[in-house]
Amino acid sequence: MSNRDPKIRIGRINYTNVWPIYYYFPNLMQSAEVDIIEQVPTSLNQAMAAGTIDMGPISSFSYGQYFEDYMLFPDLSVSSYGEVNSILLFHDKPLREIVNGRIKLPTTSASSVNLLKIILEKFYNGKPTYAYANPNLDVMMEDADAALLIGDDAIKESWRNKSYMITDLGQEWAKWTGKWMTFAVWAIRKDTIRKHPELVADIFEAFKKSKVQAHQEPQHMIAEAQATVGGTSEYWHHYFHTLCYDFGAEQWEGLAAYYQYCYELGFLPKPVTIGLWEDNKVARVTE
Ligand SMILES: C=C(O[C@@H]1C=C(C(=O)O)C=C[C@H]1O)C(=O)O
Repeated sequence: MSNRDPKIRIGRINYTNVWPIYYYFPNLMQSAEVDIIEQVPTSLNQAMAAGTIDMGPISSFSYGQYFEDYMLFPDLSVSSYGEVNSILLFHDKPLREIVNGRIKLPTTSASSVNLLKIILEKFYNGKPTYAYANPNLDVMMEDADAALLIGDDAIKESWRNKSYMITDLGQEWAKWTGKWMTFAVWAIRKDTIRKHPELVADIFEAFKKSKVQAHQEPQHMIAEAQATVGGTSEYWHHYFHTLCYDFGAEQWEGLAAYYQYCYELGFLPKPVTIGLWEDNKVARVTE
């Protein structure tokens, strides 16, 4: 999709994790009124905040920063209960021994970076030092005790890895809280909802249909993931089934707990109110 004068510019995370939501979307939404812009999560977060894209998946942390300007689509997210498989901390000593160590964070992430800080500082009472770096594990680990990777960078390193211990942050979060974790949410700028309410509703329907279809007919998507990223068909079946693309009461509760910790630890300046977009209730978007 590349339209020159779209009414709505939709973001897309350039990782495999969002494929189910987009895989059948172009067939379902053949419209010259939308365009898709593919970037790493932190670039999408910035573009949404600047208004150079109008909607799409962003880091759930970024929604916490700008929640007054956005609404969230219900039924769409990238979440997990326990293992997520693509948000991984690589370390050479057991986790308890590195909680005061030097941690490298990927420039691509916002949610997982703050999730890691909650885990190390709140749950393990650690006081690590952090530095941001490009997501390249060998370079990151040259002067660090642990390095975080997300998305396809994490997946590929988990296949290659022979030397590091790996901690899955979805598993750690569930272990300490017993809750779901939502890493990405589908946000829409409130001004876009006001300007194009029908188009927003059509896009929502197409995303939801793609999600259902990708769940029912995953084989093409999985073959494409194997061809472009690598891995086995079993790996991708497991990956897409372990991730959850819904945003219901359980995911909401987990995300609210995450925001509460972020606020308590000073990562977010104020408590977050999660606001859901509702079709035909455009009048409610008044602020
Ligand atoms: C499951 C993932 O969720 C993501 C993690 C994000 C973050 O840490 O900011 C943002 C969007 C998602 O891509 C992943 O990247 O593998």
